[in-house]
Amino acid sequence: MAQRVAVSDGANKKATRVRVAVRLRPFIGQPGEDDDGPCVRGLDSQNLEIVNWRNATETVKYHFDAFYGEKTTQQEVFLSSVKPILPHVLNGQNASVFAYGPTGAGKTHTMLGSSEQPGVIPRAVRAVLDLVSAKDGDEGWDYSIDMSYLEIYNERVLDLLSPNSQDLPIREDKDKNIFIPGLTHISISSFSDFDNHFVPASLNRTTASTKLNQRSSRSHAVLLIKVVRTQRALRQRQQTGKLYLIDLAGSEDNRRTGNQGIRLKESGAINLSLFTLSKVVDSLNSGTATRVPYRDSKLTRLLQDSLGGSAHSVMITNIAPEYRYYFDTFSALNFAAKSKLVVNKPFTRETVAAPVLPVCLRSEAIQRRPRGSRIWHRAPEENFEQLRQPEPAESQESAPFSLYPTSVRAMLSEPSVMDRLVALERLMMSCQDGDGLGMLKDMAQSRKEIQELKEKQRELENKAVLFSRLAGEKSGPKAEPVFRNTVAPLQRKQPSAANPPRQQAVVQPLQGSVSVSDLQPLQQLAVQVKKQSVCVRRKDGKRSDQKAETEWESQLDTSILEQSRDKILQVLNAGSFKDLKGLQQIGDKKAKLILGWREINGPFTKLEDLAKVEGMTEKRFSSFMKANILSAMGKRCAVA
Ligand SMILES: Nc1ncnc2c1ncn2[C@@H]1O[C@H](COP(=O)(O)OP(=O)(O)OP(=O)(O)O)[C@@H](O)[C@H]1O
Repeated sequence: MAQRVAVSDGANKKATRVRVAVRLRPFIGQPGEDDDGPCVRGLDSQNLEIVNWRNATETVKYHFDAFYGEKTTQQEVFLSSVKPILPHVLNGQNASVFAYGPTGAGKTHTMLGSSEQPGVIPRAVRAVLDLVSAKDGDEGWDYSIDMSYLEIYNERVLDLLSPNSQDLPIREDKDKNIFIPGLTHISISSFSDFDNHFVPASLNRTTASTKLNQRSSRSHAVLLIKVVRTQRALRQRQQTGKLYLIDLAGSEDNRRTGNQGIRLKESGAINLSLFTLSKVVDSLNSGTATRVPYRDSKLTRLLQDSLGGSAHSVMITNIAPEYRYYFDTFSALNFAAKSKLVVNKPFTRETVAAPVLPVCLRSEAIQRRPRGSRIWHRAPEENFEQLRQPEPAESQESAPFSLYPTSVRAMLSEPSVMDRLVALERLMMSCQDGDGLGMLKDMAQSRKEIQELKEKQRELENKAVLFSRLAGEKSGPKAEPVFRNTVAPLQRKQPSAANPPRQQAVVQPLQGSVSVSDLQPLQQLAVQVKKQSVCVRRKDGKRSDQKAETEWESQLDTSILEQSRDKILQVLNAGSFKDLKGLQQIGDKKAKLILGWREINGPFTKLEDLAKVEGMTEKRFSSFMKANILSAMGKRCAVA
């Protein structure tokens, strides 16, 4: 067989954006749970709003490519977000659809669905098969389709079509294609071919019951559908398009999931990979990063050619309406808003035959294969794209799945991320070469990031405690609901002369028929937050009752002062790591803490919010304000 070489495709390298859709699932009450109504709702087909936890009389609005409300059907989601990208796969381009969001928010429902309401995966596979059969005999190309199915569980890549497989490596070929040597590929030519393999393999996926979801996915599941088209007249011309359909595991707050033991370990790996995913998105967005940290987790390494790479990507962010999901929803929306900025450059992957020596293929035993289908295995050293070769027909019945139950796999020794790092470190200590040192550095960086992740988790847990404590306090005066299920505008504070009206969210009546009671928890939270805020001079000129205005500030022109404050706020909200470090008194650590705070809580509504960032005492905040206002005004020496 001739080796294939990639041909350049400069002409059709056209940048496309990652399409970001948000899907809100219907309200699902828990036994004994008070119905506090939704904390988030759609405004129209692209916009939604969520209550602002800092001030329950306000909302934060988001704009996405699509917003799907509680009543949106599986068919509608597929037709508007997924179907349009499928034809690209037949032209040798990559495409990916992935569902992101907190645990229990509807990712598996969206991707997999049920027999009554099939989700994106079955619909997309059927559509690809239909597209290919419509092409048959047309245009002089032959098409073949194959499927692979894997999960990333505790940072291990497991072949769901070969349940006894070991952790598989992820590699990149010289043309920057990501591939997995040794992964099973099954040729499919009809939907029943696909179903015969996919359904039993799905049962191999690691799931477990947590407090938040009875059947929670504990792994990231990736279905790969590969379409190869070969020109009939010139057999050496071949194009390969890959479609990734990915059901991510949910981000988790372990205080609420009640996770312990192995569930806690899984959760650590899930959160770590999702954290890395958000870092990848961050660095793609900044456009200045020299190293996008794809390699920091298996998930991001695998997504390398489907996110920020060369694929048409669709991210469906699933969110839940209940208040108990509030912080998860907020951070999922912020993550989704960031992803919208990622630009992909899809291009056709075409190879031509090159006159080289034939390559011997490793013959491998077929693990499991229903009648009539072909399975291709690759030796680890083989090039996935170049050395594809069907095994000769062979009949062998599948091994019984009961031999490999999920629970057994879950209980197999699962070293924690830290254990693995320690083991790796030991291994590296015995290595004297430069590569070893490089890996040690990477490891130190990973440890640091794990530490940061832990801190972030601690912070979230503290917030959850505060939130649930406040939710439990029902004795105080009842507050007005923010969302009503009648035609009701958002409740707002009455503006007064001394307190001019702030720009408020425009609110449409609620979609659907979710009933709303009181919003006590959020409103109390807002009051609490207010008490903590640092007092500064108010627009009406009155001084705070807690703290006297500083001398230096009173000597400045009010409008210039306001402009400087706005400028600083802008940097805090939109600035990159580098921009933040450009501020006075902000070093590496503070800049990171600010980015972290922003990611979890969204933009700072006012400068005083900065005092809520870890390590920012009132004194430091005042000193920060003084230094930066003076710096912004270019009057460093103007006042005492
Ligand atoms: N749009 C929807 N319509 C009806 N039911 C839904 C919808 N979305 C989710 N559900 C239901 O909500 C529950 C949780 O959904 P699902 O298991 O898909 O969440 P998940 O995000 O995949 O969770 P995890 O990350 O824990 O696996 C399921 O019972 C599911 O059927």
